[in-house]
Amino acid sequence: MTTALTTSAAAPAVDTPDGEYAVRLSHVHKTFGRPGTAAPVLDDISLDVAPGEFVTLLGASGCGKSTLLNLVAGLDRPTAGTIEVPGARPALMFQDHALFPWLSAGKNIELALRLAGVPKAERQSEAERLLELVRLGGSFKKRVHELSGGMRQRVALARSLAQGSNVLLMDEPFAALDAITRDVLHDEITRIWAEQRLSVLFVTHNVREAVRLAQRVVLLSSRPGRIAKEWRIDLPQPRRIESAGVADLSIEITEHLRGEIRRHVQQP
Ligand SMILES: Nc1ncnc2c1ncn2[C@@H]1O[C@H](COP(=O)(O)OP(=O)(O)OP(=O)(O)O)[C@@H](O)[C@H]1O
Repeated sequence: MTTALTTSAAAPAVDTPDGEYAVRLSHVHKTFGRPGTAAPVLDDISLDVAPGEFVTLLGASGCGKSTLLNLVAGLDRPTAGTIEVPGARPALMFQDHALFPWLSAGKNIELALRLAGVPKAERQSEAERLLELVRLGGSFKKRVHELSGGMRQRVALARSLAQGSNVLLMDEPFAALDAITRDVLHDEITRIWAEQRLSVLFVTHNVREAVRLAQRVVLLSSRPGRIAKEWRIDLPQPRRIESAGVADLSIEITEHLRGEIRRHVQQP
């Protein structure tokens, strides 16, 4: 049996006894273009990610998931509302690994370490440590084109971790990978999240992926993007994508996602 606790959008997101948060969005609105000339993409989003929490964000295509992530990353500013990230600027990881192809795996990571202010003398050993962490020890000198898709995403993850933040924003990072490679990387991100005490906000279209990874799944509605529903996922980790618990909860969440997509498509 699954244990899913549903909460309304207005309820406190998670138990944060000290009022602590790694990310806090308060009444965030986002409209592209001049105010009054376009419909808001995000409308009154309030969401906390607790320290060490793993939250996945689901929603119909175009509902504003990436927009929300970009706002938290500081790549864009909300039209109204506030976003607070008390620690270092969050690290962002995309589906497209965006590695520099002319650099080796290790040098890609060293570059991120340099931008994070890590002294030159420490960069190589730190890059090697991060490659070990993503199980690519010994691949320091490999060029990007010599790496498989899964290996590139491991390097991209190591590079994100090199930015020195314990808040990791992930925008469909495994969407381009085959199912088996994705499954292996699910295990890896779960392990690294727990070991490094990361706070993760992870965007995906894949409901099973969302349930397999997260402590909490947040479903966004579209036009405008609002928090439609949340599920607290209490299934023990590590989880398997094919397990009954993940499957049952995925069916329930998919039904709600379908409803949102239908509503989105029927709107003029
Ligand atoms: N820079 C921009 N200028 C104008 N409109 C934008 C901009 N960025 C996003 N949008 C619009 O905002 C809406 C939400 O886009 P966003 O990429 O955040 O959705 P999404 O939920 O991540 O979609 P998908 O799941 O397909 O990746 C879309 O209608 C998109 O066209």
